[in-house]
Amino acid sequence: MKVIGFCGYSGSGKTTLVEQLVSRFRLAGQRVSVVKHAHHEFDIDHPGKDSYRHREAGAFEVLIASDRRLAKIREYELRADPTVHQLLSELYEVDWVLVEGFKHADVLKIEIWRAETGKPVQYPNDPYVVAIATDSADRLPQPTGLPLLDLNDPDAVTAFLLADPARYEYRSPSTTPSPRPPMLTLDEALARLLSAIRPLAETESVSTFDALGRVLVEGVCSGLDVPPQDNTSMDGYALRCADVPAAGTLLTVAQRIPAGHVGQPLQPGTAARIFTGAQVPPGADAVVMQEQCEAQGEQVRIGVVPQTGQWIRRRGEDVQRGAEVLARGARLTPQALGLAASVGAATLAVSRRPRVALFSTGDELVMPGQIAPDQMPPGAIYNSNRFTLRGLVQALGCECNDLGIVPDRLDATRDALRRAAQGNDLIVTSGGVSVGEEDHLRPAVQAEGRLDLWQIAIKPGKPLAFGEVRRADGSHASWFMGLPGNPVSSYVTFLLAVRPVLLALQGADTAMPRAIEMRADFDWPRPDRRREFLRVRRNATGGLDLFPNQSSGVLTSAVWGDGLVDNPSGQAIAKGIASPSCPLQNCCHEDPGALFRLHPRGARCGRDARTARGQQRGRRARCADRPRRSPRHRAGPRPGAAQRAEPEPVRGVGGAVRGCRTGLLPAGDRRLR
Ligand SMILES: Nc1nc2c(c(=O)[nH]1)N[C@H]1C(S)=C(S)[C@@H](COP(=O)(O)OP(=O)(O)OC[C@H]3O[C@@H](n4cnc5c(N)ncnc54)[C@H](O)[C@@H]3O)O[C@H]1N2
Ligand code: MOO
Repeated sequence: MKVIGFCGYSGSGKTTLVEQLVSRFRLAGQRVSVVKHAHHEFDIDHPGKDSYRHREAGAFEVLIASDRRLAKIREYELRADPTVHQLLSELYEVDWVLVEGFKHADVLKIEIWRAETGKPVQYPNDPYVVAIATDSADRLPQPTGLPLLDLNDPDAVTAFLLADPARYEYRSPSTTPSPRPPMLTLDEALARLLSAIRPLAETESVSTFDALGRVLVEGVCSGLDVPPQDNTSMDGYALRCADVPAAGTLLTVAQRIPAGHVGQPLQPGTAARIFTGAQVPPGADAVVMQEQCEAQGEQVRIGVVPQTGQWIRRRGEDVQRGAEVLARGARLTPQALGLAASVGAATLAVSRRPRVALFSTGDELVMPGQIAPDQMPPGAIYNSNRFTLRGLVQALGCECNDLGIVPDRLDATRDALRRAAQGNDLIVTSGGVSVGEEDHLRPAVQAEGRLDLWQIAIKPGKPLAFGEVRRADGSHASWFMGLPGNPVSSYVTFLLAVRPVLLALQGADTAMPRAIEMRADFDWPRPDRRREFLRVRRNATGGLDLFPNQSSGVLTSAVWGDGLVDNPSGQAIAKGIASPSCPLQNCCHEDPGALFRLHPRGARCGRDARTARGQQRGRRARCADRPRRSPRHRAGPRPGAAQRAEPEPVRGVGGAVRGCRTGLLPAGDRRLR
């Protein structure tokens, strides 16, 4: 049973609207009841009627029924003010109950307001108001993000309610959730996502040449030792240490061994001219680099006393025959491809590429090249998300099927979802997932499939949505992930949520980014209640600088930054605190793979049981050990500065290199902590 209330002052038109809605709901095949609040004098019974006579005689309830209708008249023995929930419990189970006039009831309701009544509005202070029906939208006394419905268009009000029936499902007060339930945490959302996703069943064998970014479904084992034999790491002379008791010893050069050639066993008192990578001849136990030797005709003068084993790379010192060099679930980075090739793997067994359909919603969007910057019509913007998201999808080894721009209309959005579901494993969209009435993604997904979650307590990226869209053949469904339209929000939510899903679909062993403990070189005194992901950049002293404008529309922050600080809800950051954070460099540039997370303030890796005050002191002391920062650095980051030095190795407080910490998840573990 779904319940929706209608509140508004008398004269606003509640009864007319409810009456109009009843008939429209009936036409839509819905059985409807009405609960109406009335003044205490109201009566529907009349003197002289049988029911009236029984009641006047003292009956507590009179139930009067025919083969057409039934009426129950109950006289309260004491004056009572029943709640809407008590009244609802009196009703027969129907599809919808329209509640008229319980202004302060804790049920979702539409506020009805006309400017001409001159009455105040209640939506600013009533979290149960889901929309405003008015004939004076331009004269609302307070701005609102709530949907505005035309009071004179009952069809539109009906469509609004029927678009999202699940929202109005009634639960008794003991189980009634607050009208705006607390948003899911990122960890809860990821747990739901990753427990739903199963790796794709199909695998394929691809040339090692073409396997970049793919995920192994079988480990790669080495059929040989690497290097396959002892070889020299320098151009020089192979010799026997026993033959060179002192610097300046002369040896006869008896043979010449370029890389790829095999020499003869080394005779006592001789040396072999040898080149980097060439196999060291049997009998030789050291190589002396040519800079320390002097060739003299057929002989060579050895300028140093060699150490046994010097400049010799031992057989199997990198990989031993039979060892697994790459495990199932490993993502194939360029260096992993090199390693696979080094053990002779010409083909690799990998997961099929996930097929990802991508579309952007928004009437304001135009493509670069379609309209020149100086010709842009008012209100238009270039579609940047399409480029960012497409690049991220492709960097994760996935096929991107780009469906372009979809207008802000429910029918167009539903149509795009239906097309996107055909043949794709995942549909990724940007824009249209927030609360405005131009945001059609959620109702469209509900109509074409199922919405499993919406809104996560993160900033940026709150309106992230996840669900599935049915395919026309009814056999399978496509996963759906709706990303917010703000460019930084869609970028960050891709990294936090879509990336793990795409990796999980491919069976990757690590779906979540790792975090590295870093030091904040900035203050962040006014944190959000949502967990924040701040765009930061590592500086030359091993700390993090903050991009000054953290707005979710400022895409320059994501290009300037090389990492995100994962700041827990409500946590202020003071300069100098140690903070696990994630390098975006790993996350989204060369290898889309890691995030920074700030440590709880003062927690110092959880290894230190000192008091918070002690931690503060300790922090200051450690910070005093830090290398001096340059004047430029002290002046803070320079947004937009085109050139920058390569990032320094990541250092923790006090300058010591810290190992990678596990971030959202332990490495190799897709479960949530
Ligand atoms: N009343 C409320 N309003 C908003 C809320 C809220 O909770 N209550 N949430 C805000 C948050 S947080 C976000 S994030 C945005 C997300 O909204 P949508 O996902 O519906 O995105 P749009 O409204 O379509 O667009 C937002 C913004 O991004 C620009 N955009 C959209 N697509 C692209 C694209 N492909 N390339 C570049 N820029 C794009 C668009 O023009 C808007 O400026 O909602 C807030 N509102
Ligand atoms: O989530 Mo929005 O992404 O805060 O701008």
